[in-house]
Amino acid sequence: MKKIVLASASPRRRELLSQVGVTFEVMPADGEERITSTEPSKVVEELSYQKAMFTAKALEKQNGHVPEGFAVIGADTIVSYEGRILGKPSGKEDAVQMLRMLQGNTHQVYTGVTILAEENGSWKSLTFFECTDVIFYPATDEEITAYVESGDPMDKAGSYGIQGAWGAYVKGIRGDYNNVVGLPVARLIYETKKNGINLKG
Ligand SMILES: Cc1cn([C@H]2C[C@H](O)[C@@H](COP(=O)(O)OP(=O)(O)OP(=O)(O)O)O2)c(=O)[nH]c1=O
Repeated sequence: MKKIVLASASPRRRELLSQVGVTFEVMPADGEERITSTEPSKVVEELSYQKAMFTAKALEKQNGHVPEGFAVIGADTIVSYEGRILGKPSGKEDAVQMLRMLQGNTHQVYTGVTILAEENGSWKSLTFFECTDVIFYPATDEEITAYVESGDPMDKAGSYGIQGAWGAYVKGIRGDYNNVVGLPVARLIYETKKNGINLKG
């Protein structure tokens, strides 16, 4: 593809995409997201599609048509625990409650990814999700409060960042680590290659 556009304001997603050698521009999605499902895999797929589409439509508007050789990438990450979907916390109290629930237990992190690639003047879409199990050691209320006070949970699904101080409580994972941080880059490269979309040139 001629130009790759990442429809995300997340610094982690930028880092991960750069890490695998993709050159891209950032144009965060701007629009209201709507969920029609309660199934975690469907929720992240839907939201990733909506994010990619918001940015794709903005590019279309800028150019007057679907720009040739462009591909747009959107992603969404949520935590799922015993049938409950956890997004970003609404405040400190919410963050404490989420971490109290997750400590000492195993939960799932779902990331949905959508790639919209220009083909014959329209957007061809490719969507998938990746799921990783994350196992936490127990944490005390004091430990949880101290972590929440640091502010680190506030912009993260499930109220923690595996890549930060909360790493002290991560016993293990099953699956892709990068998926937990917000973008399953190996799967992204694999799926795009399989579908004839070249993100690297
Ligand atoms: C579970 C977990 C989530 N996260 C982050 C990844 C996502 O950025 C965030 C979930 O929010 P998202 O709504 O998926 O993404 P975002 O608002 O940060 O960015 P954008 O919509 O513009 O792409 O939580 C971590 O950084 N570490 C973790 O361990």
